[in-house]
Amino acid sequence: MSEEPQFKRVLLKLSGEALMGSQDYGIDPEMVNRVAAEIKAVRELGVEVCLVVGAGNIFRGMSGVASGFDRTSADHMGMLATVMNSLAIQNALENMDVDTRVLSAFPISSVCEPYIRRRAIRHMEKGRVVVFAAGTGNPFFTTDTAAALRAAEMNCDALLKGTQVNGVYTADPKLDPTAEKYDSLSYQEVLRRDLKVMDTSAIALARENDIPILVFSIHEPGEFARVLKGEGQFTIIRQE
Ligand SMILES: Nc1ncnc2c1ncn2[C@@H]1O[C@H](COP(=O)(O)OP(=O)(O)OP(=O)(O)O)[C@@H](O)[C@H]1O
Ligand SMILES: O=c1ccn([C@@H]2O[C@H](COP(=O)(O)O)[C@@H](O)[C@H]2O)c(=O)[nH]1
Repeated sequence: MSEEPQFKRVLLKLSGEALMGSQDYGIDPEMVNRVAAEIKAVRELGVEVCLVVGAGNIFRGMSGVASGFDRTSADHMGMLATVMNSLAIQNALENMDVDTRVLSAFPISSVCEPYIRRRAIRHMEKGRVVVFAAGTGNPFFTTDTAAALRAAEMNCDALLKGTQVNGVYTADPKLDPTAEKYDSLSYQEVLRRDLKVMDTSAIALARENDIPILVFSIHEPGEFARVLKGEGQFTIIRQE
C-alpha cells in the first residue's frame, strides 16, 4: 500500500443516481456536499481532478423511450439533466472554496462555458476542478462513454467510476447475491463476459487509450481518496 496517490490527473465518473442520496428522485444537497468534500480532499492531495456526472437521478434516455419519447429527444433531455447535476456539484465545490468550471459539450453560453479541449486543460493546470457537462453532446451515448472520451482527451492517468457498488462482480450484485467481486480484470474479460458495470463503448475507448478504470462505491465515505492510494475496495480494469 502506498500513502501517496498513484495518479497525477484523474477523471471521476460520478453516478447521477448516487446524487439522489436517500431520496427517490433528484438532487440531495447533503449527498452533493459530501461528494464535493471528497473531491476537495483529493485535490488537496495534489491530484488534478475532472468530472463527468451521470443523470440517473433525474432522467435517462432509455426510460424516456419506454414512456414513448423519441430516442433523440429523450437523450437530449438526459444530457440536459447532466448539466443540472454539474451545476449542483460546482455550487457545492465553490462553497468549499474549490475553483470549478463547468464545460458543456453543447453550447448553453449563458449558463456555462462551451467545451474546448485546450481551455479545459488550462483550467486543470491552474488547479481548477473541471466538470464536463452534457455527456458527449450526442444522442445514443451515455456518460460512461463521455467519461472515457474526456479522460482520453485530457490525458488522464486513470478513470474512476464512483458508483452504487464497490467493484465489478461476476454478475450484477444487486440482482445476484452469489455474485463474486473481482480485484482486477482486463478490458477484454469485461467485454467477453458481458459485465454490465460500464458500457462496452466506454470500455473499448479506455482500452484503445490504455486508461485504467477503477470501479468503487461513492457511498463509502473517504473511498475516492483511499482508492487513489491503492487502498479501500475497488476493481481495476486494465491491459493484461
Ligand atoms: N457485473 C457487474 N458488476 C458490478 N455492477 C454491475 C454489474 N452488472 C451490472 N451492474 C450494475 O451497474 C451499475 C452501475 O452502472 P450504471 O452506469 O448503471 O450506474 P450509475 O453509475 O449509477 O450511473 P448513472 O450515472 O447513470 O446514474 C451498478 O449499480 C450495478 O448494479
Ligand atoms: O453522451 C451522452 C451522454 C448522455 N446522454 C443521455 O443522458 C442520459 C443520462 O446519462 P447516464 O449515463 O445514463 O446517466 C443518458 O441516459 C442519455 O439519455 C446522451 O444522449 N449522450
